[in-house]
Amino acid sequence: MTGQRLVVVHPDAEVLAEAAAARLLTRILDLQSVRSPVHVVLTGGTVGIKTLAAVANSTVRHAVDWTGVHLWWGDERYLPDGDADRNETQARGALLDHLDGLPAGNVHPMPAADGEHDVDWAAEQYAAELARFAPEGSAAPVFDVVLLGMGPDAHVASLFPGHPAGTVTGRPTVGVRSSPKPPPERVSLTFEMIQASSEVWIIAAGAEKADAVSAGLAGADRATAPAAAATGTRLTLWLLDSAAASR
Ligand SMILES: O=C(O)[C@H](O)[C@@H](O)[C@H](O)[C@H](O)COP(=O)(O)O
Repeated sequence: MTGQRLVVVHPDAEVLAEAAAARLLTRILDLQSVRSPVHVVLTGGTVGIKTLAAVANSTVRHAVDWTGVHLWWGDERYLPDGDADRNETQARGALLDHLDGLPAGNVHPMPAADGEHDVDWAAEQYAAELARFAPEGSAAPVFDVVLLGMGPDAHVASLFPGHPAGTVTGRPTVGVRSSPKPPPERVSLTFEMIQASSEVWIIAAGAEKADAVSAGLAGADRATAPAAAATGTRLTLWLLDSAAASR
C-alpha cells in the first residue's frame, strides 16, 4: 500500500537541509505527542548528513524527548568501525554526539567490517537487531520516517539500478557487493522494508540529480530508477532543491 506523494522544492541545498531538519523535528514532536518510541531511519550522503547537522544546530532539538527516539540506518558502507566513510561515523559527528539525552541503546548502527565476517553476515545481524525491536509477530519495527538520499543514477540506500539487491524479497536487509558507488561492499534495507515504512522522505539537491528525480517521479521501474520504488504506506515526500527539480 502506498500513501500520498508530495513534492516540495526549496531554493538551494542549504535551505533544503535546514527545512528537512525542521520538518523532521516537527514530525518527531507530533509523533511523540501520541506515542513512544518513534523510529527514524538515517541516511548517508552529503545532503543527508547536512540535514543531521542542521538538526544538531536547531534549538527545537531540545524539545524532543530523545529517550523515546530510536535511530536506524537505511544503508551502511561495510568498513571498519570508526572509519570516516561510514554513515554512522558521519552521523555521530554531525548529530548523535551532540544529543546528550539520546541513550546509546536507542542507536542501531549496521555492523562494521571486522575482517572476519562478510556483508551477508552483517545483513543477518541487522535483521536480528530489527527483530529485537519488532512488535509481536513482525520482523521489524514500522519505521515512522525513513530519510533517503538519492544518487544521480536514482539509487537510494545501497539499492542501485540493475543490482540484484534491489530484487531481494522476504528479508528486511541485504548484503551488497560491487556497489557502483564506492566502497563496493555495503549493507542495505531492502525495498520491502522501506515500503513497509510509514513515511519515506527522499532528499536530493543539485542539477546532477535532476534526471534521476524526473525518472523517479515519472514512476520508472525500480531496475532503472530505484528511487521510484521508495514509497511509504502513509506518505512519500520528495524534498528537493530547485536544481534537482529542474527537469
Ligand atoms: O551510503 C551512501 O552512499 C548513501 O546512503 C547514499 O544512498 C547517498 O544517500 C546517495 O548516494 C546520495 O549521496 P549524495 O547526497 O552525497 O549525492
